[in-house]
Amino acid sequence: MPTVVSKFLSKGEAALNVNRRALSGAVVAAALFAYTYKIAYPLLTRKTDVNINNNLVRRNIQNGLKSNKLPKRHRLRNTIPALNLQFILQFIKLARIMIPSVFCAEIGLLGGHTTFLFLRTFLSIYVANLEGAIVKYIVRKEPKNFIKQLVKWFAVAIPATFINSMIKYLESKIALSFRTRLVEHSYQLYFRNQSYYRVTVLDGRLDNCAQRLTDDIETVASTVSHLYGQITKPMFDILLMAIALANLVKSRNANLITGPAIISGVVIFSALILRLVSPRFGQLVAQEAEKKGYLRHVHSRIVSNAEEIAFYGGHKVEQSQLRQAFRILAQHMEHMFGVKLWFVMLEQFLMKYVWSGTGMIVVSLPILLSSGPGKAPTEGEISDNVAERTHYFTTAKNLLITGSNAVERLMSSYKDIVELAGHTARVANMFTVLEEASQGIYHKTLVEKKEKCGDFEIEFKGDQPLAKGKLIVSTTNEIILRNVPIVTPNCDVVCPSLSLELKPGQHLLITGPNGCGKSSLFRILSGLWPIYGGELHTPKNSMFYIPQRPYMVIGNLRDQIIYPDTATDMINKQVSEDELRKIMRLVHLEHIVERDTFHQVKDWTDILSGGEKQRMAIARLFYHKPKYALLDECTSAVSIDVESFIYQTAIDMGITLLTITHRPTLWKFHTHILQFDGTGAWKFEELNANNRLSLKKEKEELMKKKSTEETIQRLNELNKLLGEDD
Ligand SMILES: Nc1ncnc2c1ncn2[C@@H]1O[C@H](COP(=O)(O)OP(=O)(O)OP(=O)(O)O)[C@@H](O)[C@H]1O
Repeated sequence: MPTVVSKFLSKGEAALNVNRRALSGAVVAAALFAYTYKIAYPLLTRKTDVNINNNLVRRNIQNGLKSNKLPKRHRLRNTIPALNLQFILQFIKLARIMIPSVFCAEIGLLGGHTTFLFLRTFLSIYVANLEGAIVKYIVRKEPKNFIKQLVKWFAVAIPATFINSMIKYLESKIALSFRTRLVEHSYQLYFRNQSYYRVTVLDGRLDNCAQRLTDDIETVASTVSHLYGQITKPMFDILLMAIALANLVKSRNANLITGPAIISGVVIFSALILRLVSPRFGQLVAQEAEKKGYLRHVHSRIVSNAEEIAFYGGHKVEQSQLRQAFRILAQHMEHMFGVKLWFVMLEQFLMKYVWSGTGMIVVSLPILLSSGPGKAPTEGEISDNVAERTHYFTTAKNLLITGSNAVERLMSSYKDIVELAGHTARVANMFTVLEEASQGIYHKTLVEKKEKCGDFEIEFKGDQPLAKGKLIVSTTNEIILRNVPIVTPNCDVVCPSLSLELKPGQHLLITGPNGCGKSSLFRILSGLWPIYGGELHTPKNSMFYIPQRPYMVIGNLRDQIIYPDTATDMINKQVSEDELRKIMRLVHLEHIVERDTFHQVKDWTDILSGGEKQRMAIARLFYHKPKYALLDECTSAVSIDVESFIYQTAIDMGITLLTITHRPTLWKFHTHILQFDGTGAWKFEELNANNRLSLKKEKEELMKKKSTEETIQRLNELNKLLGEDD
């Protein structure tokens, strides 16, 4: 390769006079200039670490604040995304996911991309020389040679366009490949141990996971792929140019000290200026992504609650919230554009004008300072010398342009790298939080640390509560709670200690005022919330939860019934469509099968009525036939006769019921009752005629007492349980 490069340059070398020294000096200076930039600029423009905290930024967004000033506690933990050690570590973490091994497809793609980048650099040098030759033959007025060179020029255009297109194609392929790896990895983490739930409810570090899972991952993948070419190509340019120049200079006595010294001085000086004024691009893009995420979140809330908003006529409020979120994003972007504008202006001024001006001075100095030739040349010599000098000058000028373009590209790569740091930090942090959440490690900023409630005391490590309770798999299919507290994710203790034992076939009715912890008990039984004390024994994979507003999945009618099973699971379980039809008959939904068939894909959330959705959820229960059903007011919209039939059918199927309900008509389907009083106290007992008698007695006693808020609440509760009027 060095010989080929030097061949192009040595062509014009023979006829050159004193100007060669000037040109050689200038081109060597350009190479050194590029080198100095590469080493000096990143070092000089390095920023000190300051901090950012996503939650605070989000809070600021929500409060409509512009300032992102953070308290000291957060400053110690987090740093502004920048080209620093933290970014390198985070990037290595992502790189390991994007390129998992030496023998993966991505290495092949990168190898191909590198080859094409190298070929393009090579072609640039060839074209530089070709242009020099074309100009030379024009000056010499040699049409034959001129046409010959022109044919070569067009011939080169074919591989050149192929190479250029391949570079673009491979860059996109690599970006998609990286993205696929990152997405696969993130989905794995997101769905491991219900992390998607944990990071939103139990952990406060990730605000808008969706934004990170989609936009941030996409940006990281495409920027990395783009930067690879953006950095590799200029490196090749500088390397090949240096080889060419070394060959050129070897035979000449060019001044290699003054020119490079002047240029290096200018580069270092301008890099110092840029360092002083450089905005924190990493932080700016991270904040932009944060604000974009919030806007997206507000949009998706409107989509998922469209009907409620429409009924309330709440469009004014929603519109103003959307506008507010967008205004904050727009303001931030405007600020970014402003900051970028003057920085880019300064950058362009230094790179395009100061540096080129310096190059011109360095080129001109040897010519201006040199003495003229000893004896006057003949006319033929003058013409030959002019043509050869033109050839050489054009070649060298093209190389110089390639070199300075390379420097410029490296310069803008630095900015891209700092911006990449912002997105890398968001994606890498997301992976860390998802990994920790799946292991039960959470971090949430608690408004107030409540360490004690009743007899129960939450233990804290630092400012995070310790989940010290034991979760044991029950081998006897029983549900046993021993001194288990009900603690919300905000560390509010709603019940300090709950103990009960439930065998299969013992159906439990759970009652109590609003907010007393009924649904929270289900969250604990299902393993969604951590246990902060005591012992919980539950059989494995035997709980099936049905909420008041059941979730409808994307898919056809069959998918709604068998969720969370897939069609393959259904086939493996040997359940036929006829059986599904029977189930639909049991919940009085056979008309929907007749209307829509099992295979029609529809938006079931909108199509089905509230009661139909609840019955669909019961159909799901009948399909899965779990050991225990956790029913959270799941038949509140179903007519009483159908509801009674459904409960009886569930019992006949051998499903043990744990029911939260305010409907007294369901009393008869249960054998036990758990009553919360709303202050953390509770009563667990068998439910029978005696029981009913004791409730009646309690009511009579209460009615004799002076009516207070508490007695009225309890009376209402008893009336509901006994199915009596106020
Ligand atoms: N994700 C959460 N984060 C923080 N606190 C929560 C969360 N979910 C529920 N809580 C709180 O826990 C307490 C108990 O809530 P829970 O949903 O168990 O009430 P409930 O007894 O089912 O009430 P209702 O009859 O109204 O459904 C409430 O004070 C509620 O505000």
